[in-house]
Amino acid sequence: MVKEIEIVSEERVAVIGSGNWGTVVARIVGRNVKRYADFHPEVKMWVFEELIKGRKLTEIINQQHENVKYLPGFKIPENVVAVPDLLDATRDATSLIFVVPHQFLHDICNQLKGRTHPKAKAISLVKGFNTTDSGIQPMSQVIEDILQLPVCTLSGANIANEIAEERFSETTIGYKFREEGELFKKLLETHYFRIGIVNDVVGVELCGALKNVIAVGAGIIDGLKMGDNTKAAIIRIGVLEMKSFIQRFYKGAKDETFFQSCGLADVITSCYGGRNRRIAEAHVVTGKSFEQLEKELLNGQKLQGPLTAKELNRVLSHKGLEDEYKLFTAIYRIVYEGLPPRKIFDQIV
Ligand SMILES: NC(=O)C1=CN([C@@H]2O[C@H](COP(=O)(O)OP(=O)(O)OC[C@H]3O[C@@H](n4cnc5c(N)ncnc54)[C@H](O)[C@@H]3O)[C@@H](O)[C@H]2O)C=CC1
Ligand SMILES: O=C(CO)COP(=O)(O)O
Repeated sequence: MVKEIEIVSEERVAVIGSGNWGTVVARIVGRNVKRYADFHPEVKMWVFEELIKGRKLTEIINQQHENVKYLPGFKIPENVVAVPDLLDATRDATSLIFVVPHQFLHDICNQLKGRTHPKAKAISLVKGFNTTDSGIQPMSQVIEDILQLPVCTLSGANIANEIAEERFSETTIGYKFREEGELFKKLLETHYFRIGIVNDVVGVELCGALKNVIAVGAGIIDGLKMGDNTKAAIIRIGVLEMKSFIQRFYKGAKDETFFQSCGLADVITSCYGGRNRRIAEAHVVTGKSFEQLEKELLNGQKLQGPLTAKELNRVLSHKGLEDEYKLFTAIYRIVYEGLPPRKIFDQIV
């Protein structure tokens, strides 16, 4: 039984993750905690430690106030402290913000098991999910199951660098307890980053996970130089498969969620501006694997689309549903089974 949400008079915040999006979020939160008396003015940011030209990334961040690897060119407020030890970063925190690539979340939660603050609550900004043969395991569920915390989700049309540049964007928080949704909205909203909240924790995050697979499809079309009509067709088919999959495997998903920033808007931005789109295009043009291109072109940043396509296919194939999700299946085959990209059209008609 997950404990009730309890908001304390001075919430202490930890950001778990410091990649491209994680660092943008830490900058926002670092500024917001100074605006409101109900947050402690220091934010701890857990950093997966690595050496940059012989110097520790945490030391660079704490001295230069810049994440030179994952968000170069943007200052981080001085009240955001980079911490290499996960338990040190989170021990006192009552508000935990999870923003790591989804493949690392399970391990991180296991390290935190039984060691979080008794009044801790969490929000997951992670886009991805795990699967078993029988179904899906959303990331919010992983956090809730292992840490026994109430968990919100945040997902939206949010290319990190554009938000770092303070260009107007929207996002969506999914909540179970409205009070918790409102708390995280206060902590994360700015005049250029507007937050809508919906009572649908899992629907919000599953849109964020599945749009990454559609973005791989859009990148394949870009690589084939098929033009905008074809790309629009792939987006349309992708949105239908996304909605059908979510409503099949998660009965609580609300129709309105698909029209929030986490739904259609994120599909659009990711199919035009995201990393998954870019690497898929490069795959078609160069013939190199996604894994190799991720290493060559992303400087440590991680793709979520190919792994999610694999997780997805595990469920679809196990349940005999590949024919109902032809686009998702074609994308999986291109990424993992060497299907020539041009064959995508034979697969989806
Ligand atoms: N970058 C973006 O524009 C957006 C990303 N997201 C989502 O946010 C989540 C985090 O992505 P980003 O912050 O962009 O990260 P990123 O992809 O930029 O960076 C990868 C991060 O993983 C860390 N890492 C590497 N190996 C690790 C390990 N073994 N254990 C733990 N951490 C390790 C790296 O230190 C780095 O912080 C993902 O689910 C992504 O889909 C959501 C919205 C926008
Ligand atoms: O989630 C994102 C935009 O909302 C970022 O997508 P990519 O990981 O494809 O860059």
